Amino acid sequence: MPAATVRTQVLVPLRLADGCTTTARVFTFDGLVDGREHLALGLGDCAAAVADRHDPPLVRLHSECLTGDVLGSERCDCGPQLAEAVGRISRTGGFLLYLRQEGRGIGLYAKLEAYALQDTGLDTYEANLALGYAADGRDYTVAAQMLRALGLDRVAVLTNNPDKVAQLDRLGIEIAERVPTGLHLTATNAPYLAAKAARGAHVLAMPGGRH
Ligand SMILES: Nc1nc2c(ncn2[C@@H]2O[C@H](COP(=O)(O)OP(=O)(O)OP(=O)(O)O)[C@@H](O)[C@H]2O)c(=O)[nH]1
Ligand SMILES: [Zn+2]
Repeated sequence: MPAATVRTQVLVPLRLADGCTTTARVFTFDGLVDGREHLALGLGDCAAAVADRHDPPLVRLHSECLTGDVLGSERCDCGPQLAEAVGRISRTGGFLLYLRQEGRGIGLYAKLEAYALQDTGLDTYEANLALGYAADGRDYTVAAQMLRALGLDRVAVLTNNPDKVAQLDRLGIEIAERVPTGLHLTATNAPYLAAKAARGAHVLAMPGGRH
């Protein structure tokens, strides 16, 4: 895996949903293997008891979702997951990697085409396959490069997706712990979450389910 380096670090003040104010250290990088503009946010100065500090640092690999993250779409759980991650990491200390992997890596237009297919009855993975894409083709090499550039080779990962943990481990990042994200279930996103649990091997405590 080629090394990446930190290109810029800039401070961005944030006001969280609960009113806590914090300052994110936003990092850009040179040398990321896919040439995309991925970001890392260093978080952790919201008032927190020393006991809340996570060691090793808590890290979230968040895949871009314009519809969920920006528009607040309820087709998925990305928006609440992003808010949860920023809030938790601001208290425990750690990093949020904002990965430009819109639509599980297939891009925004293709994701919207996949949504149109889902509206005819396919689930989220079947729709990707019907369009000629992998069900989930995300590669987390850039995330490992970013963590190394930040000096992090041992982390706790905030995710319900075992593939993120497995890939980082294969890429030489030591995973001390997988920390589950919350279950942000609504009537609207229930089919999406059910498919992630049943077909995507995500560890989700779906009501009445096996996971
Ligand atoms: N192709 C496709 N991508 C989707 C769909 N719904 C959400 N996404 C994308 O899926 C990505 C988020 O992946 P998820 O499977 O929800 O969750 P995850 O990141 O793998 O797992 P967690 O770490 O537990 O959140 C984002 O890039 C979204 O844009 C969909 O129906 N089709
Ligand atoms: Zn989403």
